Amino acid sequence: MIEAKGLTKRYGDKCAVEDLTFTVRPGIVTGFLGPNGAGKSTTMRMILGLDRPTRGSVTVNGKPYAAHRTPLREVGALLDARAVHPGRSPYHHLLALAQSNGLPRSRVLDVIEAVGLADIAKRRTGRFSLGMEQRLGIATALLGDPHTLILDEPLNGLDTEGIRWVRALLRDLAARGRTVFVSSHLMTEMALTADHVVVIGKGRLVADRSLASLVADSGHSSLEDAFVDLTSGAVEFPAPTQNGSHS
Ligand SMILES: Nc1ncnc2c1ncn2[C@@H]1O[C@H](COP(=O)(O)OP(=O)(O)OP(=O)(O)O)[C@@H](O)[C@H]1O
Repeated sequence: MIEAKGLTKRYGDKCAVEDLTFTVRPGIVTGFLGPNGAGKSTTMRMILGLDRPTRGSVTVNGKPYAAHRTPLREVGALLDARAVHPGRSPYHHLLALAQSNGLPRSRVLDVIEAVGLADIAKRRTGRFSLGMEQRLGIATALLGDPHTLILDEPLNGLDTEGIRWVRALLRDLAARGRTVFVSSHLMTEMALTADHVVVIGKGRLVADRSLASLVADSGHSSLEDAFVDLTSGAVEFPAPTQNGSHS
């Protein structure tokens, strides 16, 4: 479970995330949607304690991320698939993480197998394609068999088979009671994968509801059309007028 309350992040004059309150529940896949620059990555970084909120708070499974004694068992995250040392192999990257987090070596072999990297497990990642890096990023997120998964654009660079595999993986994790929070720009894929959506535009909450009800009430037949409609009106932080109201 992820609970954000009044979550706000300013970078100087720029308000990247404004007063976001939402809950991501276990047992379903929750899509995190928004146009470019809407604040999705900033929100995910705050959930993971990598950015400090200017205001508000966010907890994962009841505590701030940093307060968990064994965070990899609580939360698995994929933020940037390229953030692996190019001289390291998947096996050694995962082994180092497992050892520093008190996880058994058997988990390393399990997740390598699960993401289909067994044949290249000992090859340096420097020449990996983006799709192979994404698979390694997903393996890293799964390493601690965590209750909660936070994945930022996990489909980037994946081929059709890879996309179908991620869809099945996320649905299976949710069916096993995990909390799955996943951002993507691929609306067709999200429509097939997510049960619930949190939509933001220009840093603000636009929708937090079941995907089926969002599409049904939009008057459109696809998530993509409903999404474009919903977010087209997201005005970027209207400047207050002299009397304090928004123009
Ligand atoms: N470190 C930073 N310093 C200043 N501005 C930032 C910083 N990080 C993000 N921003 C700004 O905050 C806003 C939200 O960015 P963010 O990367 O969270 O959006 P996003 O929804 O993940 O976008 P995309 O879909 O394009 O990846 C953007 O306007 C971005 O330029």
